[in-house]
Amino acid sequence: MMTSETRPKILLFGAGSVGTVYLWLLSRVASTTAVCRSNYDIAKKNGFVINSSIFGQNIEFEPDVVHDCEEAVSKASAPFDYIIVCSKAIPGVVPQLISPAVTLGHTAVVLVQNGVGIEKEYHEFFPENPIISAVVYLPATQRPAGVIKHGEVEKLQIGSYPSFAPDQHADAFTKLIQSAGGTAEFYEDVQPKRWFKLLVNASWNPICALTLSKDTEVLSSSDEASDVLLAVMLEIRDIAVAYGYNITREEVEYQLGRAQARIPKNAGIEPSMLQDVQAGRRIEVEAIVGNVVRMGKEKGVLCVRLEMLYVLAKALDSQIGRS
Ligand SMILES: NC(=O)C1=CN([C@@H]2O[C@H](COP(=O)(O)OP(=O)(O)OC[C@H]3O[C@@H](n4cnc5c(N)ncnc54)[C@H](OP(=O)(O)O)[C@@H]3O)[C@@H](O)[C@H]2O)C=CC1
Ligand SMILES: CC(C)(CO)C(=O)C(=O)O
Repeated sequence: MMTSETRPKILLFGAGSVGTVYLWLLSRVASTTAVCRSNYDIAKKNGFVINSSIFGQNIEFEPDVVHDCEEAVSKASAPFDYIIVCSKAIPGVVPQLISPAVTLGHTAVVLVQNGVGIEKEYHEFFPENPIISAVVYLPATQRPAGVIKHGEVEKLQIGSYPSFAPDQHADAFTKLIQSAGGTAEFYEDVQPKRWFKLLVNASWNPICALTLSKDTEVLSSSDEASDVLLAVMLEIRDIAVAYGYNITREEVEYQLGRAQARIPKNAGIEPSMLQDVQAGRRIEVEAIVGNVVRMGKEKGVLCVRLEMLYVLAKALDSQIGRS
């Protein structure tokens, strides 16, 4: 049996909708601390409430709550084994912010975020620490602060970064999630899984964010919409293929078909980038669109639709930053 001394110590950076669900799951097998920002007061006073289609309604969760990583370290009796980064993937500042809680050569940095090319800055900042990359399927929202609503899917696809780095930490984290009752799959190279998910994120996220529409609303709004969505997804596919990640046209059509099938049920999805725009938050434009366009250009792949989405979403993000 695991005692409080033998349970892994986990720090969550980014106690939003996705991170809080995973921290709750992990609290069954690990000691858990959450770095909170806008939801600090409510989380400190009342904890979180999770309403999940999979795990149940009205789940009350009270992790240790701190303002920042310095405070987390000052209250910890031992180094953190894992720091889970589940803030939005906006490059530039997070490695520095988490560094007080990353013990050299010990703490594994786990990125549970959308996008591609997100790991490099962590690997460069923490060259002696394991970097674990996790693709996440978990539709969730936090409204109001402290109250998480989670839909009907929960899955992590996990691997080491870079993929040739030793596997043991990513494998151990996969097993930890499984032992907590979550769904986790280990991959020797998780990057193809990132690209497969990107088919949906690099297309739907900016399009829904720019149009303030759910995916089904975009599809129903014009006869041209389905073909344009397919063309955008095929550009993403072409870039993935140029990097050796094989995605077939059938897989692209399947991804588009999932949204088309939800039209009669009026069951549209609001991607996280749309939720961010609605809440006036900066968007993950570089991780989800900009990096893809740059990688496409490096290989000479034509991606004019995606580039247009990047320019528009980048301007929207800059405008949010000014307001
Ligand atoms: N939500 C979803 O349905 C899905 C999301 N994803 C991906 O998962 C990742 C997390 O998304 P999600 O949970 O929706 O994100 P949220 O926006 O819900 O949560 C992010 C959290 O990080 C916090 N944060 C950001 N910067 C800091 C900081 N400097 N110090 C402390 N806290 C900080 C935010 O605090 P504050 O409130 O103060 O801004 C917020 O609580 C993203 O990469 C997203 O694309 C993937 C699949 C589905
Ligand atoms: C797949 C999807 C759309 C699930 O909500 C997502 O990853 C996101 O919202 O960013």
